[in-house]
Amino acid sequence: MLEGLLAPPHTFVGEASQRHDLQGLPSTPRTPSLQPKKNTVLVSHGRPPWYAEDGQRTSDAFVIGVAGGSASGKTHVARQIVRKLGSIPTIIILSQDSFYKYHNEKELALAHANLLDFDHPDAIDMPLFASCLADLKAGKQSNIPVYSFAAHQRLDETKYLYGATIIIAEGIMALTDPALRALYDLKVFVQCDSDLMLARRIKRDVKERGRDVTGILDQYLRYVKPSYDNFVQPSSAHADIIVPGSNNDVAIDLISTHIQKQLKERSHNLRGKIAVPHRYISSPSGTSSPENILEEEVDLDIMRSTPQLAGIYTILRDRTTRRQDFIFFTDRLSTLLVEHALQYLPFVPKSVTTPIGVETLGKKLDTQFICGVSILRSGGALERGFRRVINDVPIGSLLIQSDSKSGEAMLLHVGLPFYIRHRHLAEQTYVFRRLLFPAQIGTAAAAFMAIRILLDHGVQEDRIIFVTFLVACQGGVSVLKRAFPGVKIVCGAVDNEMEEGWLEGYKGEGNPEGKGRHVWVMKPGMGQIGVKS
Ligand SMILES: Nc1ncnc2c1ncn2[C@@H]1O[C@H](COP(=O)(O)OP(=O)(O)O)[C@@H](O)[C@H]1O
Ligand SMILES: Nc1ccn([C@@H]2O[C@H](COP(=O)(O)O)[C@@H](O)[C@H]2O)c(=O)n1
Repeated sequence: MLEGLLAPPHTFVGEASQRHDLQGLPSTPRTPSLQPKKNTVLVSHGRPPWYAEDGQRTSDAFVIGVAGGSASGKTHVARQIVRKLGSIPTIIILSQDSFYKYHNEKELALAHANLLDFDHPDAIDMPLFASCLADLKAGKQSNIPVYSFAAHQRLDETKYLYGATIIIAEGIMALTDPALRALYDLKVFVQCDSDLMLARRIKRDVKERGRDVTGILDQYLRYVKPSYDNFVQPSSAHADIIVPGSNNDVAIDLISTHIQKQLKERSHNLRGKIAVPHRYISSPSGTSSPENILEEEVDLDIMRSTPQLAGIYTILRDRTTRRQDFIFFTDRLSTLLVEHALQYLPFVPKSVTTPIGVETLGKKLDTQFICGVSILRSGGALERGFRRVINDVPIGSLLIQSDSKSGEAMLLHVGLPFYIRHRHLAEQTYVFRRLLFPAQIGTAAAAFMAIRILLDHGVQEDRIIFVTFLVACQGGVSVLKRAFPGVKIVCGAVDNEMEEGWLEGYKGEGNPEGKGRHVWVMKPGMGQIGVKS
């Protein structure tokens, strides 16, 4: 009956961090006790593309609401579901505790005297809870408040989250609010014996929340129990499934199976709709010159070919080029490319006085919101050029790789600059996307996903400037431009040989140790713009 009291404390956040978590954990250092409790947990194995050919989203995250009394086992149920669904990419547990309201001095004093009611629905910022959940469900980023039980206060920091396939929202009031309920695909209530809940709560609050037994009992009788009877228990009427608060393995199995079935059905429906090509689409016009086709069809900004540009490309393509020359010339090329791409930033007239006192009219950059995002893995060649041209520019990264089974692009890591992580800034920001893996722009899958991620964050399409050394084939770029016509694509050259066949031919050749891997570097080990997949 009281087996819960003997259960070891779970540190699920730590467990999540051992996987490919998209976002870091709460930024405050964690000690075993008195920490902001279970605010969010993120587990990720990479996320598949959810977008159709037109660049629009095809499916929302699946959302489960888990309610029940305090210490009924809501978190336990949520964590067990995550474990059972281990192979599904990116599951977030969002706790209602994160949304306790900010308290003024007077309320804080009451809280520390155990005289503030944390069990009334008004204690929780429900509109914020619902809007964060709605954003995450719709595939947008969200900055979640962080709450401290020890301080009885919302902290100044927030926790950035993005990219969930499944979200579990848990809390005592998770089923009381109609706006929240409307977001759930599945509603669960954890029904637990009151004695067991009280016993568990005493144990937990002493151990984890720095409380004493007398205070816990006072609070329980004054607020927790009446709230359970008036608000929490009645909300069970909204549940699709009632799960017992102990010995609930079978119920958790059933829920997990149901979620897996639902996701499978969604993915069946999606297949065919997801049109980001794994192989490029061939030219409908059949025109013979790829360079012409590109310029005609997709409004691509290819740098004007000058003898010195052609010279750089020749050196980079030459398999006999020495490593240090390769690095030198990729750096030079990246600087030229970024300088060229700068024309898409807003400039306004500016008048200055020269050293000899003559007033002259020039131009100045008219934005302070500029950042770069690299698609990993790749060298830092474009990054160095970017930093050389724009001082102190924030640069983030995305790791997107093909799933070995499905071949679909998978998002494995999001490290976006501050500007993009905050929607109100993201909307004003100009983003230089640097794609350093030509094979990927050949098929556009990673590029497609990367642009979609920026749009999810609120970056405006016409403020994304995609800079790449080389465009490999027309199909990928056409798909990209069709879906995102506002995005500017700036490249140094079009390589009409850089097709799937060319890549196949290149495998191994010039890369003796790279058997079976796609390698664009012209010489083994040059590394700067070479990527192995
Ligand atoms: N099914 C269960 N079997 C055993 N112990 C459990 C079970 N569910 C919860 N517990 C224990 O009860 C305590 C409170 O559970 P928790 O999930 O944190 O409650 P809630 O999130 O509802 O406040 C924890 O110590 C947990 O390990
Ligand atoms: N400063 C606070 C805030 C909330 N509580 C109690 O937490 C309970 C909800 O959390 P569970 O993990 O138990 O669902 C709720 O019953 C509040 O009384 C608190 O003690 N101090």
